[in-house]
Amino acid sequence: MCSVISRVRPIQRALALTLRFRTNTEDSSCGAAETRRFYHGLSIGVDPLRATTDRRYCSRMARTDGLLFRQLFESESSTYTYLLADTETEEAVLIDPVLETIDRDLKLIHELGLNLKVAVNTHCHADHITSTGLMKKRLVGLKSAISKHSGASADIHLSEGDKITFGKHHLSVRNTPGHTDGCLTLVLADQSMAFTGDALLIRGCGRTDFQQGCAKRLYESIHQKIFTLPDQCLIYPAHDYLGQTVSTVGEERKFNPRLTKSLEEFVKIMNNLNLPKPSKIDISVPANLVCGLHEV
Ligand SMILES: N[C@@H](CCC(=O)N[C@@H](CSS)C(=O)NCC(=O)O)C(=O)O
Ligand SMILES: [Fe+2]
Repeated sequence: MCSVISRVRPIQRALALTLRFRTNTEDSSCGAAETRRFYHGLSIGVDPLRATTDRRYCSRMARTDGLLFRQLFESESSTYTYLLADTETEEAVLIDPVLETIDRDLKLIHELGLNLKVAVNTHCHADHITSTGLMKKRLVGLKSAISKHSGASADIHLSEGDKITFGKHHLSVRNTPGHTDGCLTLVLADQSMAFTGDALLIRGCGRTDFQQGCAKRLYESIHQKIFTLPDQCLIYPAHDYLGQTVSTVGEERKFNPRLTKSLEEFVKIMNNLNLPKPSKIDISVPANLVCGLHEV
């Protein structure tokens, strides 16, 4: 297979590899963004974009014993929501759920027979509204959680070193401010997975031009709190705009185009991103300060 692929022209090779990857592994795609990236400009007989846009979530085998893990995708804001559960006790935690996909998430939780204990936001999001408030109304006993530095209301205000326990597993809280004051990274007990929110993205990082953003703080957070994790620790961010689903600490330490630079160069890069503001920032931030339960 590889020798055949190596003889064809680069674009055909990319397509062949893509199709092989998509066919064989369920976790290779999470929605339209990735499909667009791979198929943009290619002329082929079927409409692969149409064939895959109904795909709302993907799964990946967790390496940790007795851990159920799902990576779910919301395509409008390119947000990843993560579901983790103890396969024995069925206690579950949901990270960064989005209002638009609340029915999908609740259906999955119900189908899997899980008892969702905590819905946690990695920070006060600026680009979408969280579903944690509404979810609490629909699931008895569910608690919301966010950093105590976020300024947002929630049942649980998290601090550095706190543990979010579900069955025999837990997530440890690390403060990783810089994108916002209240940004958290949640690290699985065995340090095999880290949920980095908008602090560290795959080959990128959260912007620092609004919501208490500070490039120096972000650089220090990532170097001190994330890059000190084991190289093989899997990185799961809150967003990806290119269809990338997962990275590792080792990969980001080596290849992240922003974080491999010196602090001075990083600050210059971040101060010159010139990105448009998230289109929903003016409704999302006030809503997320109250768990998404604002009255319009
Ligand atoms: N176009 C999107 C917003 C895109 C954006 O600003 N993303 C944020 C994370 S959500 S607060 C970010 O930090 N991006 C970093 C980058 O380098 O892209 C929209 O309109 O919602
Ligand atoms: Fe954000």
